[in-house]
Amino acid sequence: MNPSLSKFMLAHTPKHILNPAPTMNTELKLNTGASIPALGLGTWQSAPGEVKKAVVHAIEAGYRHIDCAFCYQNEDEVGEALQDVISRGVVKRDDLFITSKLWCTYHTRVEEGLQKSLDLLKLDYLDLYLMHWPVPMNPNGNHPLFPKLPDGSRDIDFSTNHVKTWLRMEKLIQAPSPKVKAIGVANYSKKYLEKLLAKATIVPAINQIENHPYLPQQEVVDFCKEKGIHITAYSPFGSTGSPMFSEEGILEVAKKHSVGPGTVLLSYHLARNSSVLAKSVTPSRIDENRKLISLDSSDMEKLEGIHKAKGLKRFVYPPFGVNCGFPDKPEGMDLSG
Ligand SMILES: NC(=O)C1=CN([C@@H]2O[C@H](COP(=O)(O)OP(=O)(O)OC[C@H]3O[C@@H](n4cnc5c(N)ncnc54)[C@H](OP(=O)(O)O)[C@@H]3O)[C@@H](O)[C@H]2O)C=CC1
Ligand SMILES: O=C[C@H](O)[C@@H](O)[C@@H](O)[C@H](O)C(=O)O
Repeated sequence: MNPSLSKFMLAHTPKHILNPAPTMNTELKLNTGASIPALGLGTWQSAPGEVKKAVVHAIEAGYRHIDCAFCYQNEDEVGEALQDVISRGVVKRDDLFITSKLWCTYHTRVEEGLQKSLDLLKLDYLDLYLMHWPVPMNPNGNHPLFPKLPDGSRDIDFSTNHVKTWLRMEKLIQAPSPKVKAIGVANYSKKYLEKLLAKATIVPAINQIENHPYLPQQEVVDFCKEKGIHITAYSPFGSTGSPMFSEEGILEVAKKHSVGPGTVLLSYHLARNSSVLAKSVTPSRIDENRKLISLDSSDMEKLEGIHKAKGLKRFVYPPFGVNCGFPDKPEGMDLSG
């Protein structure tokens, strides 16, 4: 084509055609060659009795990405929902992206942990299996998920470490008929990732971390980008009770675009090329959360200003007594190895 003509067309094509707004199923590329749908339904704290309906509703409404974990203690019901929509032909298994996570008390029993989740979810493979936290806990302690010492502190397993767990997870992919398409990590800081990458043969496909305008985690986000590790953001609304919905800076950007605060909080991650997980068991909210828009650089500057003015805020930090290497959480034992 005549170059001046193509320049003319570029200048006169409406911006929304050149840069279409992201949708909930915009595909983001992983370092495995596979892609992940931009928006996933979260299932943490989705109560039994509610979670099946939520997952069925979400998939019927177009969600294709569901985030699960063994320690959420609801994978059985999520599995019933998956079976329901697949058997009714609402969706094919291969069109879903299902994540589960290896819980801390299973770090030395990776295959067993995976099989337990597969059985509960009634699936024969996962699209993604994550190490939930880089913190091994005693597999033979006083509780199968949250073992504690007599003083009430969490019962950490010092006989192993997160890097050894990763090497065990690599074997899942190297098996003759792998039951996972990709492996990754969650709650990893730059410091812990550096230790893992020094020994890894497989670079994690994903690092799933708490991420929102109160906690941009730029250090680890930039590091992951440099290493080809995709970021999935969790707790985009500030977790339980969605406290970030009332943040003034978010409401201003929402008003400018005539959308709700949730749309801004979710779209923020798409502008950063991350995927994002939104939890809800409320059908109208599950529907509402599908809406994503393109935020421009002035919106992103405004959102960036929020933590600068108000300070960082982290909503999810379990009492492991461990320093996970995040600059905003300097206390606790260093288990980076
Ligand atoms: N790897 C990890 O360690 C972690 C992973 N995650 C994953 O990320 C997911 C999302 O994070 P999560 O911490 O659950 O919290 P979110 O930030 O997704 O917030 C969930 C809360 O927001 C409410 N909510 C959802 N949509 C709306 C809406 N449109 N309007 C008003 N309120 C709304 C929900 O209420 P309701 O349900 O009652 O509608 C719930 O109270 C988790 O469910 C889990 O899958 C989360 C934390 C840690
Ligand atoms: O995924 C969600 C969170 O990481 C959650 O699994 C932990 O916070 C857990 O409840 C714990 O207390 O260690």
